[in-house]
Amino acid sequence: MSALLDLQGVALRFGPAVALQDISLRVARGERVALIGANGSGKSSLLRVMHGLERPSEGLARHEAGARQAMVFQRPWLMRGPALNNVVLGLWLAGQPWRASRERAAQALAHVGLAEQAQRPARALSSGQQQRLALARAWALAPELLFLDEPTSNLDPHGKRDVEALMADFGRQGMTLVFASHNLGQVKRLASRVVYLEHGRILADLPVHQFFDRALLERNSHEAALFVKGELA
Ligand SMILES: Nc1ncnc2c1ncn2[C@@H]1O[C@H](COP(=O)(O)OP(=O)(O)OP(=O)(O)O)[C@@H](O)[C@H]1O
Repeated sequence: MSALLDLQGVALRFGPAVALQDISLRVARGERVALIGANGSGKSSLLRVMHGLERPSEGLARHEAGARQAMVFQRPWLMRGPALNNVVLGLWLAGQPWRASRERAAQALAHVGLAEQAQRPARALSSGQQQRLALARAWALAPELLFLDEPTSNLDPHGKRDVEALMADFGRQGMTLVFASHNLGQVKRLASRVVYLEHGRILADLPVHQFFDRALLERNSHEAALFVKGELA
């Protein structure tokens, strides 16, 4: 299968600080990749390199030509004004004409269950609704590849459930997802593949069922097995 994204020997440094080292990773169409690891292990840095927000200090990050991608952050950046305008602006910044953007934005809000909030100020929405708005803004662009950086860690259980349901829905539609998470339950529910990071390196990269098979994980990566055990304890 052709890779949507191919990283080879990537390192990312900030002065003396090493955020990523020796990262080689291919993401194929239709995968749902979870990035896990302790605080500071490099999950956000890896997502930022993948989305092109950071340029690797070493190595190569190649994208399939013409593939559209979008990114959703832990706390969405929203401008003042109605929810709808936030989606329209995203489309307009991506080069779509204003009139077509309004229709597409309304469709996107309906898709995430926010049709009735379209004219409410974005910043007055609950955290869960704001994150769904961010997902609508991404969905409107019809990305082949969507990056999400701990998209539910700021949300209450209802918000989490809604955002997870949308991520699952996007995945079923064929969107390729790469997301960072601290929630192993969520990883089990959503991922097809798990990448475990420690100190900026990949120490395990396995299909989800193998990752959560204790004996197999222990054999593949002692470090990842210890991490999972600690997180589940
Ligand atoms: N702009 C920066 N300047 C200096 N160091 C940075 C910068 N961005 C990241 N780092 C360092 O790179 C390492 C990886 O950070 P990163 O935020 O990618 O980890 P993370 O796994 O996403 O952590 P968290 O779970 O806390 O979000 C950390 O040691 C961090 O301090």
